[in-house]
Amino acid sequence: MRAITSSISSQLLESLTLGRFVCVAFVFTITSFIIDFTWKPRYPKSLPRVGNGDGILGTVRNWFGYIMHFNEWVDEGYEKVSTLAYSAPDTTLLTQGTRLTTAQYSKKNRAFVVPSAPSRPDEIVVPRSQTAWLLEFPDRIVSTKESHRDLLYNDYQFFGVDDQFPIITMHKHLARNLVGLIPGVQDEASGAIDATFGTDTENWRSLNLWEAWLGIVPRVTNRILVGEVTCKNQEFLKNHVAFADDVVRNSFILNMFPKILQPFVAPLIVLPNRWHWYKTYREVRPLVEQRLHDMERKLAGDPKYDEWEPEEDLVTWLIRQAHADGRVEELNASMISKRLLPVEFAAIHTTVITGHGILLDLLSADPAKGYLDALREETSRELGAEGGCWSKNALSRLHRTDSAIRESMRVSHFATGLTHRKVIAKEGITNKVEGWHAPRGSYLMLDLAGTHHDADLYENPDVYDPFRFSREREEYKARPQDQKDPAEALRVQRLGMVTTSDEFLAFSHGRHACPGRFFVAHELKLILAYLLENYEIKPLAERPKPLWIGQTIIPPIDVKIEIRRRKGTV
Ligand code: HEM
Repeated sequence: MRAITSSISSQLLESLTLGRFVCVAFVFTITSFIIDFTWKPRYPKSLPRVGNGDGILGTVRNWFGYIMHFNEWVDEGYEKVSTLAYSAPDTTLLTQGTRLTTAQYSKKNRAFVVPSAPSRPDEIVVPRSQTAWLLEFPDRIVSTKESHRDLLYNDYQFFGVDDQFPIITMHKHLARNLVGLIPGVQDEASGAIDATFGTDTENWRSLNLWEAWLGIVPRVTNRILVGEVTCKNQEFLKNHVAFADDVVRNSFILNMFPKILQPFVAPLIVLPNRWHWYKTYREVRPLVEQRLHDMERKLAGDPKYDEWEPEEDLVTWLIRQAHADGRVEELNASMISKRLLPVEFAAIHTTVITGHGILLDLLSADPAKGYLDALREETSRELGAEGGCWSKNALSRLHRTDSAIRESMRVSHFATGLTHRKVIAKEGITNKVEGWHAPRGSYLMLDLAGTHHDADLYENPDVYDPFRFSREREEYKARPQDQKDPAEALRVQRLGMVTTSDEFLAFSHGRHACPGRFFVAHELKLILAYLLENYEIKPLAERPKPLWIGQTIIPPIDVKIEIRRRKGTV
């Protein structure tokens, strides 16, 4: 028997030429994609499509086209479909299932379908006028969590640990602790900037701007996640950054693999995630174990802890929330270190890309306009009025700085869309305005890029105009008291960077809008204020351009800046 088996095996091996191997791999991959195709939701024919159509050939062309053309497709759809916002859609045409011509649907405020990466279903891009319709569905019908889970392959990349507990904890605890966190964040920002940009007042230094932001943001952000000591631990920070890189890279790779192969491929691809998580765990474990012990003693009424209060950071909030909910399984260092992962991921790269974009926009603006000096005048004035220590009120008076950040997030967006939702209700959802039905498993998104560059919403939409949102706020502030009224005050206040709307989607919108944005506003203002106060930076000749792969931005990470410490500031 053994002889027969070994003879069959050797015959098989002999017949396995390279050509045959490539053929088998090709047929296997195509079959996997065909099986994938049958799992994907079917969208009504009445929905206009961009890209190369939905036939077999068109679908294959879309898979390749996705890498280079996704943004163009969405742009094209926005122009064709949404330019005439709020015009009444012609639902008779839709219910008859008639395919509209370009000329017809360009005049309608219509949803359209954009092709996606091979393993993902195509997405329905919902027009701006229907933002509220999309975002007001309960989570059990249209889910944010499930769309993030699929987009980032959470089950593999975050080891199947559900991300809702830390997200709910952030929603509950961050805002109420924000004011008390400001002095620590200010401290961390100045320490991190000094360490990154140096204190030499004589010589100009050439520095890679991306690396510089990576030297600042992880430390400053971690002040509110793991506290004063661990936020300076370079090994901990380095491995969280590496973990976030793993997630972005692996999501892209897995998007290109057929779904039925993912259970075999993903566990291998995410090995670096495991390694980088383990290294963060090793560093944070002593802190978490001590905190768990101290908070337990305090709760038990140990008199030694009467005067003791835990540091306010995410580790404390997770422990507090777990005690409040009676979730004992949360109360160990390994689990808490895994709970940190989704928040670190949501917080670090988003802020680094945003900070990087702000400086690129400011430094490449015409120096004759004096934007940097105008910002510095504002931050010096407000900091001086507070005696050198930032407060919530002083930060909220930085209208120009706020506007320069918001404007950069508008014009230099880092994703085509940041609001993705998945239909999870068995019966799907129906859009009554346009008359289409999206079955279970459909993906819907809002078009951030198109909205932020819409000339009907923003004058000169492609120009970086840092004080676009502050001019009105400053003008209102300067008015005599008798010309001010509460409604106008609210309107101008809503020009601030933390206000989300269907016109400004950088933090998304609705009840899942980024809970970290109030912190980010403080963090970025503190960083910019310290930087401008203490350093001179040479302008850039032009705005370096990013690259795009599908929906993923590759920022211009090799840009260098010339920087020197101002005299008399050390
Ligand atoms: C400039 C920096 C940031 C940007 C542009 C940003 C943007 C976003 C966006 C677009 C979402 C998705 C919301 C949705 O799906 O509708 C989000 C979610 C989230 N962000 Fe941020 N974020 C930033 C920084 C932060 C920071 C610093 C933290 C934490 C300290 C944070 C914590 C979160 C969390 C926990 C969620 C999940 C919210 C949920 O699903 O309910 N973010 N963020």
